[in-house]
Formats: sequence, structure tokens, C-alpha cells
Amino acid sequence: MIDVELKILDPRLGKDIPLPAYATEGSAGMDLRAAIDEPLTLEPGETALVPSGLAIHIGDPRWCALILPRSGLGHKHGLVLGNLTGLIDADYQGPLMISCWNRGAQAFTMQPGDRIAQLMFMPVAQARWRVVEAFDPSRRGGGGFGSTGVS
Ligand SMILES: O=c1ccn([C@H]2C[C@H](O)[C@@H](COP(=O)(O)OP(=O)(O)OP(=O)(O)O)O2)c(=O)[nH]1
Ligand SMILES: [Mg+2]
Repeated sequence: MIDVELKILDPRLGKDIPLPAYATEGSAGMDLRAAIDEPLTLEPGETALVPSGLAIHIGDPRWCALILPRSGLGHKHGLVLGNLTGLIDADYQGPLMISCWNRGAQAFTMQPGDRIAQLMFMPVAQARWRVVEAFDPSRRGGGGFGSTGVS
């Protein structure tokens, strides 16, 4: 468990619109809700940047957050993310925005307060480069992109 600062930007958050919370003890993600004033319809192929109504500041560069689609919405309704995955840097303090993409064949309408995506915190390792002339050989070497076969 880590402590993360949260700023409420939309006064409905924490009142009419619940703050993101873990739905069950084992939940990895907390659902993010649409802080919109009116229902928002996304036509097939359309993308919109939807406010979550809050800002977070993780502060510690050993952590980040990811915004991920909700599986039910993504699978059944085609509502995924315009950036596929949102990466929230530890030093970001601006509004948490959700890029919503209707990749489906039907229009999708979200209502104010609907749970449209989920937020997950993840440990981060920052790397520093150690430039070398050659790598110690590994079993894989340069093999990739199916080099190990299918079956
Ligand atoms: O779905 C997202 C993705 C990003 N962000 C915010 C937090 C993140 O820390 C910042 C920058 O994101 P990213 O580095 O992915 O975008 P960029 O296009 O590289 O912008 P920048 O040049 O500001 O880093 O935007 C969101 O609110 N929602
Ligand atoms: Mg960036």
C-alpha cells in the first residue's frame, strides 16, 4: 500500500460521484469515473478526452500509475483508450484525463459518473545506461519475433 496525494478538481467527486476505490480486497485497479456534465456519445471510431475530476501526485519516482480499459466495456462495447494505455508519471500534477476511444461498430454513450476505465499503481525501475561494445552471449541472442516457434 502506498500513500498518494489526491486533489479533487470537480466538486462532485467524493459526493455525487464516488472517489476511485478498490471494488474488492484483491482488486488491482480502481475504477475511474467520467466527470462530465452531460451524457457523452462516442460514435464508432471517435475519441474524446474525458476528465476524471481529480489530480494525483505520486511523488516517488519508484512508482507510476497506469490507466487501463475496463474489460467488460472494452470487450462488449468497444470502449478502450485512445492511447491504448495511459502512463501517469510520478511527477505529474495535472488533471488525470482518460482518452476514450470507441473502437466498436456501435455508438457508445457514457453518463456522468460512469466507471469508464481503471487506474493501477505499478513499481518502476529507472535505468541508467552502461554503454558496452559487446554483450555477453545469451541463449536467445538476437532471436525474436517468433524465433522460438509456435507449438
Ligand atoms: O491517459 C493519460 C496519459 C497521460 N496523462 C498525463 C499524465 C502523464 O504523466 C502526462 C504525460 O503523459 P505521457 O508522457 O504519456 O505523454 P506525452 O505525450 O509524452 O506528453 P509529455 O510530453 O507531457 O510527457 O499526461 C493522463 O492524464 N492520462
Ligand atoms: Mg512523455
